[in-house]
Amino acid sequence: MIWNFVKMHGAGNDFVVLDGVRQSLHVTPERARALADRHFGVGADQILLVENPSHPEADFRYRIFNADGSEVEHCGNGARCFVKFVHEQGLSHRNPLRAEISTGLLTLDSTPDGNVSVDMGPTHFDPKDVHFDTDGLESTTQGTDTLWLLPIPGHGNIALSLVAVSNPHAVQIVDDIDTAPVAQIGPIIESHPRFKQRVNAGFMQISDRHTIQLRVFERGVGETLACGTGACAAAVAGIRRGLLDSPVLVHTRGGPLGIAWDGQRVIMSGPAVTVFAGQIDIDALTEQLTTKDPLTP
Ligand SMILES: N[C@H](CCC[C@H](N)C(=O)O)C(=O)O
Repeated sequence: MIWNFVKMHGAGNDFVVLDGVRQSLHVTPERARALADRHFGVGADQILLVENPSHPEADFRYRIFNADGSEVEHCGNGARCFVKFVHEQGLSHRNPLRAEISTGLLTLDSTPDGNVSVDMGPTHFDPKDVHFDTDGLESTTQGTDTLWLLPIPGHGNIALSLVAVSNPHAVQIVDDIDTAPVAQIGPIIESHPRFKQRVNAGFMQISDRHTIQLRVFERGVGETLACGTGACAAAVAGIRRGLLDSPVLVHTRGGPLGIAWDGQRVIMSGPAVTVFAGQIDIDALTEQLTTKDPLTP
């Protein structure tokens, strides 16, 4: 079966975007992994599937699959690419658009400068909102935030802010973003048994009260050049810790994102870029990746 797709990115967080409105597509974990594969497939951090909505107030529904095939709640950078895709593909010219995701409705507003402003929805801070087991764990407070002290062998107790922006995030402050142990402890936190649905691990360096630098080891992907929900989570965590004031400029390795938080909902603004369009035989691709490695006896 031939699938049409568009390759896009938001601040370097890259996506394969699929039109499930005019094509009949069934995205399975295997197919998502195959499309995301950077050697045998198209290559992407996430796969975005645009569909007709089930919510009466939504223009479209969009679903998100990580590179490991897991379907997840939200994708901030993807939301900006979604609205550019819908407009460029002529699926709708409405602006702002209302997008239905698994946790509710988003409002997406394409601005004349080519950026997109996204109402990312509500923020939550209870450990249960990020499916975190606090049993027997020490915590402390900073400002209005609760920091959970997670022991990581060789790295002591890591003070984590827990923030749900639909997706689960665990944010820590580091002194130097360039030497932060993202590769060493990102995977440990991402798959730590206390996070029952895994977690996105954010590493934030504070530059001033309105500026941070951020790296995120994303759940189901690894370190990405940018993470939209991660930028929201880090900015909100810094504000709650009393270290930042809204709005916050978040410098990621893929470019800057603007975050504003009113204490309830978080608004993110940033770029969305179309790289190329293509077609792929999804069955041949998935078959290639699920057959045995020819080098293995
Ligand atoms: N890896 C995330 C999903 C993608 C989020 C990120 N790409 C964004 O822009 O928000 C998770 O499993 O929760």
